[in-house]
Amino acid sequence: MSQPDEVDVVVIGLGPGGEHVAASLARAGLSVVGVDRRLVGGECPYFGCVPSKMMIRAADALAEARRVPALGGSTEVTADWTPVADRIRDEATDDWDDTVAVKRLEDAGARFLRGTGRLAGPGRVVVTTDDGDVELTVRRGVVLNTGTEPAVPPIDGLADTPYWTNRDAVRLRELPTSLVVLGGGAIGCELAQAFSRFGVEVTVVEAFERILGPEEPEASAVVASALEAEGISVRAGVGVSSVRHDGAFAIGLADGTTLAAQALLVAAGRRTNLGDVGLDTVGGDPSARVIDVDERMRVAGVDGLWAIGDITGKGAFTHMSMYQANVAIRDLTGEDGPWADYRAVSRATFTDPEVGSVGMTEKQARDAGLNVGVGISKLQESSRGWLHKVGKEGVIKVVADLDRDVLVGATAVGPSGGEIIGMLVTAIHAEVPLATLRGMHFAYPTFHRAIETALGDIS
Ligand SMILES: Cc1cc2nc3c(=O)[nH]c(=O)nc-3n(C[C@H](O)[C@H](O)[C@H](O)COP(=O)(O)OP(=O)(O)OC[C@H]3O[C@@H](n4cnc5c(N)ncnc54)[C@H](O)[C@@H]3O)c2cc1C
Ligand SMILES: NC(=O)c1ccc[n+]([C@@H]2O[C@H](COP(=O)([O-])OP(=O)(O)OC[C@H]3O[C@@H](n4cnc5c(N)ncnc54)[C@H](O)[C@@H]3O)[C@@H](O)[C@H]2O)c1
Repeated sequence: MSQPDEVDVVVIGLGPGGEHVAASLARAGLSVVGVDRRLVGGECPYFGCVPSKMMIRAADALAEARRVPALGGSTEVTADWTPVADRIRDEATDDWDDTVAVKRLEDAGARFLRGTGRLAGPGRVVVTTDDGDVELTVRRGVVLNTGTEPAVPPIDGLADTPYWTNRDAVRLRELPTSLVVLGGGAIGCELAQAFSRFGVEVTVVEAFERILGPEEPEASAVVASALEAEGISVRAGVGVSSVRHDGAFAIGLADGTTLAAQALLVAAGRRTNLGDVGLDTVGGDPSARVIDVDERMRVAGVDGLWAIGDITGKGAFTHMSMYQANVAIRDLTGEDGPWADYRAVSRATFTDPEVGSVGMTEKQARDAGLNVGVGISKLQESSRGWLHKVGKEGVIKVVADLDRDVLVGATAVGPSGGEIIGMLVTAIHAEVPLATLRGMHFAYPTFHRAIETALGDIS
C-alpha cells in the first residue's frame, strides 16, 4: 500500500444519495472520492425503482387495454415481454453497465474507485479494489450510503434452490409460466401484479396477516381484492416453511399446503450493508441493523461520519436518500439548514390501484398518544369513481390530531393514488388547519375531490 491520499470527503456506497453527494461536493470545489463495489447509482436505477416501474408501465397498459370492452369497444391484447426486457436493457441500465454514471461523476470533478470501502479508524478509509488496497485520509468527513441487499429468510432448503430476488427479476428475458412471490410488501405486490398481467400464474405468500403491512389496513384490503380479481392468489397470514427444487419449486407453507411453481421470487425485505464497513473502528456498533443519525445526518456519537439512505431506517425510498443527501451536503458545505424533518414522509406503491401515503397511519397516531380523528371516503362512491367505472376502487383515509386541528397522516388508494397524495403531503408538511382544508375548492369531478368527503367525515 502506497502513502495514503488525503482528500476532503469520501463517500462509501454510491446509491442515489451518495452519487448526488459526491458529485455535488466535487462541483462545490471539495476533493472527493466516491467508492462503489457494484454500480454507480445503486439499487434504484439498475435493480429497483426504474426497471420495476418500466415493467409496471407496460403491465398497466395491458390492463387498461383489457378494460376497453367494459367501456367502449373491443380489444385483443397479446402480451409480449420482449419490449420490456429490451427497454430495461437499452433505456434504463445500459445492460447493467455504469460507464455513463461514472463519467458523470468524474466530469463533476470527483475521483471514482470501484471497490469495497471500509472505515479504518477516525478519518481513515481503506478501499479494496481489484488492483489492491487504496488508503485514504479524510479531512472533512466520510459519508456512508451503503444501502441494502435482498434479505433471504433462513427457510429450510431455500438456500440450495435457484430462487430469484429483485436483481434476477429485472433481468428476465423470458417469463415463467408460474411464480410464487415470497413476501407481500411493496416489491412483492408490485412485481406480482406486473408479471400476472403478462400471463404468469402468480401466488403471493405473506406471513403477516395482510399484504402491504406498513400501510393502512383499508389500503391492504383494496389492493388484495384487486390482485385477487385479476387472478393472483394472495395467501396472507401463512409463512413459508420449506422450499425444494427439482426441476420445479415445491414450496411448503406453515399450514401444511404445498405450492408448485416454475419460479420463486424472494421479496421478503432488505438487509442493510453495515456489517463490513468498519463501524467498530470509529466506536460504532457493527451489528446495528440501522444507523442512528441526527437532523444533519451526522452519525450519533462518531465525529466526521455522516450516513444517508436506507441504512438510516427513516424510509427505504429513493426520494429519502436524495432528501438526506441534500441535508448532508448543506452540513458539509457549512450551510445553515434546513435540517431533516420526517413528519410528512410520503411514498407511493405502484400497484393498480396505486397506494399513496404520508405521515402516520391511524395506529401510529394512536400509539403516539394523539387525540385521533379519522375520516374515510370511498373512491367508487365519488362522482369520478362512478364515471371511471372499471378500476374505480379506492379509498381516501385521513388521520387528524384533533388537539392541534391538523392532519398527521393520509392514504390515497386508487387510480393515481400516488399523485392524489401530493396535496395531503403539503397539508401535513405545512400543518394547514383542518378548517382551511375544508374551505378549499376541490375541482369536480376529480379523484382528489374525494378528499373533501374524507375531511368532512373526520370524527
Ligand atoms: C424492486 C425495487 C423497487 C423499488 N421501487 C422504489 C420506488 O418505486 N420508489 C422509491 O422511492 N424507492 C424504491 N425502491 C427503494 C430504492 O431502490 C432505495 O431506497 C434506493 O436505492 C436508495 O438506496 P440507498 O441510497 O440507501 O442505496 P442503494 O441504492 O442501496 O445503493 C447502495 C450502494 O452502496 C454500494 N455499497 C454497499 N456497501 C459498500 C461498500 N462497503 N463499499 C462500496 N460500495 C458499497 C452498493 O454496491 C450500492 O451500489 C425500490 C427497491 C427495489 C429493490
Ligand atoms: N414504490 C416504492 O416506493 C417501493 C417499491 C418497492 C420497494 N420499496 C422499498 O423497498 C423496501 C423493501 O421492500 P420489500 O417488499 O422487500 O420489503 P418489506 O419489508 O416491505 O416486505 C417484505 C414482506 O415479506 C414478508 N415476509 C418476510 N419473511 C417472510 C416469510 N418467510 N414468508 C412470508 N412472508 C415473509 C414480510 O412480512 C413483509 O410483509 C420497502 O420497505 C420499500 O421501502 C419501495
